[in-house]
Amino acid sequence: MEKTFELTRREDGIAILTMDVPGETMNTLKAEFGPEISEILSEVKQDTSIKGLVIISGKSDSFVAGADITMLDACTSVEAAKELSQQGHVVFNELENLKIPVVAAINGACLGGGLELALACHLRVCTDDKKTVLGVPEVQLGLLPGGGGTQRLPRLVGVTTALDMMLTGKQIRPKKALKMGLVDDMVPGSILLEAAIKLAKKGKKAANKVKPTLVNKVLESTSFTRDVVFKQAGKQVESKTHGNYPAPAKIIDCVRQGLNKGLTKGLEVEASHFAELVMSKESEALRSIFFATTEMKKETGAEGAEPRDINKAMVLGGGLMGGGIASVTTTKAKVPVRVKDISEQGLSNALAYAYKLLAKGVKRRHMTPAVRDNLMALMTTTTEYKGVKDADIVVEAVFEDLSLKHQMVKDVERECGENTIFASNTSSLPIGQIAQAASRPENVIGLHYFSPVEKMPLVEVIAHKTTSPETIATTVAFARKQGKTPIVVQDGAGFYVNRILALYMNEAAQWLLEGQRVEHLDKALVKFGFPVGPMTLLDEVGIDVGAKISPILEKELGERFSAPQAFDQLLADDRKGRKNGKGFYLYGAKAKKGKQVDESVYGVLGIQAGSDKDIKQVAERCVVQMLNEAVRCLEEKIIASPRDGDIGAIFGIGFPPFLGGPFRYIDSLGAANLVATLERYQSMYGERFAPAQMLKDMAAEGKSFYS
Ligand SMILES: C[C@@H](O)CC(=O)SCCNC(=O)CCNC(=O)[C@H](O)C(C)(C)COP(=O)(O)OP(=O)(O)OC[C@H]1O[C@@H](n2cnc3c(N)ncnc32)[C@H](O)[C@@H]1OP(=O)(O)O
Repeated sequence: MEKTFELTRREDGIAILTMDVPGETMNTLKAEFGPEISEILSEVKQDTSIKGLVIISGKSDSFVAGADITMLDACTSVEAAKELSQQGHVVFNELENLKIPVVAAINGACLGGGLELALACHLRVCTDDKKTVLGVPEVQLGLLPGGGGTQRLPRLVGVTTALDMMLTGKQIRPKKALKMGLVDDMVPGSILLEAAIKLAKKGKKAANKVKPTLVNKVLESTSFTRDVVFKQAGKQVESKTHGNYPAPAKIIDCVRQGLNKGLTKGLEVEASHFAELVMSKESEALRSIFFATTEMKKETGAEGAEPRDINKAMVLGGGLMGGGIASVTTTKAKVPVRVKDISEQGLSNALAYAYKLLAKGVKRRHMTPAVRDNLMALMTTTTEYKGVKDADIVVEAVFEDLSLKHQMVKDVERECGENTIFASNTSSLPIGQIAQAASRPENVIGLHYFSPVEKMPLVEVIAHKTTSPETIATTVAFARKQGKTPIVVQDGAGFYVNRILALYMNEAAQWLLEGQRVEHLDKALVKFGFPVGPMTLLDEVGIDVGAKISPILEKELGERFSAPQAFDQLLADDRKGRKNGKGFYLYGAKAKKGKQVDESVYGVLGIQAGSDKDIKQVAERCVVQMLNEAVRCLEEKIIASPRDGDIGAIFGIGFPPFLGGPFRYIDSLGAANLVATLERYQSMYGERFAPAQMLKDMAAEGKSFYS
């Protein structure tokens, strides 16, 4: 079998241990490495000519991406998972206890077990490359650092900083890593090995160890004061996770026990907690998201089609969406974009949107002002169709008016190239209807972003009947360059995400009209695992937007989409939500005590609010509507697979990731149980709860989506 590790000796006594997993783009830690690495460490111990050891990656742009998640996924018992962690502890302890200095030379991703490997070394040097990131993202997989990270990290950078890293999974950039003492030096990539060798020759102790701040020193010096930190961290975790994610509390416990009872006890607790998490349903769901998104990256979106290059883009409409689309095009895709709007105000909105985001990057020292200015220079504006002949893609982001979009299709075909893609950001109009105005309909596609564009990872790429495969593949590639996760969906009112969201929101509206309080509805769905509740979401998206989409969905998809008539009173009362400071909640000066329901909304709707039903029941009635419609979308081939449906719901509307998405959640409930629940609600509340045929068939056949 090809070796992963190679030990080379230098005349100056410094040995270089290169890790290069054969056939993999990234180094990951695998259990089978154990014997190989132990043999090498024994060799190093016995060879007195070796005065120092540098560990470096053989990959061009990554160090180690962590333990092999596939290996973790293959664990079938807590005992097996615990053994993996304990094996890591043995190797890393052996490394740490070497008498000679050991230096980790880091370039590129140094994550999870990769950082834990580096932490077991005596010193660390990293490059200043933008690909170099250090972190412990295990919590995002429902896990915890199981290779000694919960013990070594707090001892190196302090409890508060270590907890922040482990509870968020954030990636630390080189400069910050140096400043916080995570690394002992930062150098250009060209001299990484040289710098590591130099460091190894200096011995085990770092020359410029970062000293803890006085506050941290006081807070972290005794078990009593540390308990204050742990209690505070626990409260913050609970307020964010609502008890839906077990990993954070276990991370805190590992750190607490390790600091109070010593490293050995800490490692024991870490191995036990790690193993329980590996076998947890939450981690299984979160790992499935990693595998799904990694698999999707390899797909072009259209079998056999190769994407064309996008060297220039145009955005029509400088509003909130147009500004966001233009911004991610320049800052993420690094593609020049020309923004066209009918007014100078619209153009300045788009520029201001992009500049504000870049200014944040400068403030956070993620970029220099020069980089900001260079990226801003990629965005130009016009009120005419000038300088767009060479645009490879045009994204329209104007209001939902079919005739206007038809005019834009004609304009673009007249003013741009014959291969220019016309991508509509419409959230509801069928793409086929927009394409009716095109003489080259094969170039017309939907590219539906979610607001705020710079934050929401999902885009829906909507192909109509004659959209060409090249257009699909090119649009998918363009979205990926913008940092998006695209799912290709078929044409139909509301596409996928807005369609499943609409029924969920309508059910929340029904609850409201039955007397559930606004804040109770939101609390129920946040407790279930959504980032915000349905009433908050409606205020954010815009009550008027929801009112505009509902009739389109009802006309195309049927009566189950009809929104409660009483909601027309909200628009009659000029309640659009946050955008005009009047919705379900108070905004601006009226919101004296923070987030506060506008109680007058009950009068507008003609209801008496106050009966707080069981929050699980409140959530269930809304969620089963979303689940049922997701199955219908699969049945009608709006989405190509349960995988796309899960990713679309999680990345598009924040469906609880620890449930793995609608389809994984249905599998965990059991199709038969969901059918029974829907039929029970159908008998109580009517046909809108009628189970999808595919769901009934699966229930009858005892099938699941991911069997
Ligand atoms: C012992 C404990 O502490 C447990 C752990 O360490 S758990 C693992 C912790 N690490 C992570 O969560 C990192 C996961 N990986 C990533 O976030 C990204 O891959 C990256 C930021 C490292 C790189 O991103 P990108 O440049 O976009 O590359 P890809 O995501 O496409 O990945 C390239 C290929 O590498 C495979 N891969 C990456 N990390 C892992 C991993 N930890 N386990 C297994 N495989 C991994 C990925 O699947 C891609 O494989 P392909 O065959 O090339 O598609």
